[in-house]
Amino acid sequence: MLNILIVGNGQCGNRILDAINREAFGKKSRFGKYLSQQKYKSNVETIAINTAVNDLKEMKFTKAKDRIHIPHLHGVGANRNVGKHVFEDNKTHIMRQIEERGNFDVCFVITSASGGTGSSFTPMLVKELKEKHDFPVYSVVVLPFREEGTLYLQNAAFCLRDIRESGADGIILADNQYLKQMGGNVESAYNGINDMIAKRILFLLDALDSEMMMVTDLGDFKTVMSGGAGLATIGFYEAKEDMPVRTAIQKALSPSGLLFSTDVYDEASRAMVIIRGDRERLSIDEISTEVEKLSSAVGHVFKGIIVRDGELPQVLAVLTLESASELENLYAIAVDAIKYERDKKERVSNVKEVDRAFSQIDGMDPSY
Ligand SMILES: Nc1nc2c(ncn2[C@@H]2O[C@H](COP(=O)(O)OP(=O)(O)OP(=O)(O)O)[C@@H](O)[C@H]2O)c(=O)[nH]1
Repeated sequence: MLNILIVGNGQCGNRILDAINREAFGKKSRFGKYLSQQKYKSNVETIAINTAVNDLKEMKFTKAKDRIHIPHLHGVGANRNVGKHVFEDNKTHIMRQIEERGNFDVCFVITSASGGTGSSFTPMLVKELKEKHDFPVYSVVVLPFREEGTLYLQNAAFCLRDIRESGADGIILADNQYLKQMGGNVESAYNGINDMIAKRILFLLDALDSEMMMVTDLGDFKTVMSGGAGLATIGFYEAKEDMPVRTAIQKALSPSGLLFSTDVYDEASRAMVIIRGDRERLSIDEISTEVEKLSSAVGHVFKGIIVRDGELPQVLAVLTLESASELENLYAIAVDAIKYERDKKERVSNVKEVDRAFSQIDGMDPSY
């Protein structure tokens, strides 16, 4: 049995963690968290960290003892420099909370790249974990909607670079912009995206700790994640009633199944494909044909099959990327955002017009 740690940092990280716990405890019961009947096979510890107490209070499926408040106003207001100071000041406390939970085989740290708290805490936390422990640490990073503004864009660019330099064993990308086809208002889009991410992570945990017909394990996952440019994404699809398993595999690898915009046949570097479902529905020929198609494009593909009586086929694909053109696009607009903010700061510090306006009433008093 694997010991797994999942940390959710900042509002986005907290919410995705809560979605994971909701799935794990069973959607129906708000009180599942008190009953400790997780669906996990592994020993999973979840920890939510935030500077904003309201974000932590919003969590419905994560135990109170697993929500760590680091007091700093109501968040760090998208300022990563402030966030870094707050983490440094509270590092001992945060690390103690994690260490009290024992040792782990693998850790996932979930965050948005663009806010203040999660995006600054995550690289520093990963660095601390990597310095003190030898288990792999993967970061699940949510990229912003591109229209959210210059501060979020510049944060995303610096955060991703910081996570790569932190010693993380891999970054799994999910992109709000790409996933916004979930539609609806922002809140329902967030919930939809969070559920997609939660479902994929839970499937992955299940697969890493399963008795499979064909085995993939944590070692294979590590090998996949160490391929490519340190970036990865996840695809998933659940077959409809009569859908053949080959179509489910194709859909998991297609744009509608992925968390990040990429052509897997062009940009992927290594892959792990796990298929779960009723034995009758898992045609080995179809699975082999699809996996061979992928491996002829990307090189190595690990294949896992989990037999579950009565279940429709579900397919999870973890793909590391050797290039990511969408990320290059994001950095191109982030560079503009960084320049825009820098120029504005210079303008504000040069221009004394507002001071000049105030100086007109120097030495005067109001008369009534
Ligand atoms: N997918 C998804 N994205 C979210 C969610 N909440 C916020 N975001 C995105 O996260 C980014 C903002 O980061 P947050 O996580 O809210 O910020 P934070 O880490 O709490 O930092 P501060 O609020 O600045 O202290 C934006 O790009 C949002 O679109 C969510 O529930 N789901």
